[in-house]
Amino acid sequence: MPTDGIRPLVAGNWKMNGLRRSVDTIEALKSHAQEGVLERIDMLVCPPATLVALAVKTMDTVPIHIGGQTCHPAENGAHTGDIAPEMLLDVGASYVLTGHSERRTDHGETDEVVHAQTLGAWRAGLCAIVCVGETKDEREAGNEVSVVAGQIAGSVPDGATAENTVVAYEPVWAIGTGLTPTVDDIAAMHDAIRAELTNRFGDEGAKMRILYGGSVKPGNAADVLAPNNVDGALVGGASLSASDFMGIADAVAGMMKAEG
Ligand SMILES: O=C(CO)COP(=O)(O)O
Repeated sequence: MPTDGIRPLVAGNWKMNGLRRSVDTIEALKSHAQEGVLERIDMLVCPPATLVALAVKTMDTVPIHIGGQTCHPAENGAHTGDIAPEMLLDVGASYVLTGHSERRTDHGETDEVVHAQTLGAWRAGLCAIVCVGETKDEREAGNEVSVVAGQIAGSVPDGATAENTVVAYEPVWAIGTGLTPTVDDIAAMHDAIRAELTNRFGDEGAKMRILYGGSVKPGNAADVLAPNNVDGALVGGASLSASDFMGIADAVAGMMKAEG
């Protein structure tokens, strides 16, 4: 349940999926979104880098945001294959994910790297969605809260505000597996993250959006997003289908409506 006074965000991470024809999905999102959902929530799509410019062009009449999935900390330079935050901004992106667990695993991105990427994102004027989450072993050992608190301490730089930063809690074992934590576990983790953020960033931390990610589907969205301090979702697989993604967005928008 989104925190009082916080505008929820439903974000889709397409990961390494999508060709130019995937713009059909964006067209479908666009027409559905025109029916009013954006009055209550923000929406974001993070396609692969090759599609960011095309996605921005396709969304031009509808304020669904477009973002990148990662960025290099630097503005430019000899970094073959990397993409600077300024390049994402240049083609119309407004957000970028940093520290997704797949980047941490596949590319060895440490908290230190994620911290530098986040600073780069801010320098360019992008909002960073800093991703954190424990592995199955860490949860089984009962260390999930300390692991996530450590990732936040290491990955989120001083100077984070509700405007320039979103935190996404994605338990690694829930990503792409169909498994989700219990509602009580989600509630406990999001309360702990809120406490960390408020402790460190005061009022800004109290207003920062905290998303849940990991096997969110239209059928479970209302349940997994029900606890306090869950201010939206970061959706992987289900964001590849316009109808599934809109189903999740509608569920979140419905909560706002129910709240009045
Ligand atoms: O990693 C995720 C979003 O960043 C979650 O992926 P799934 O929704 O496919 O579990």
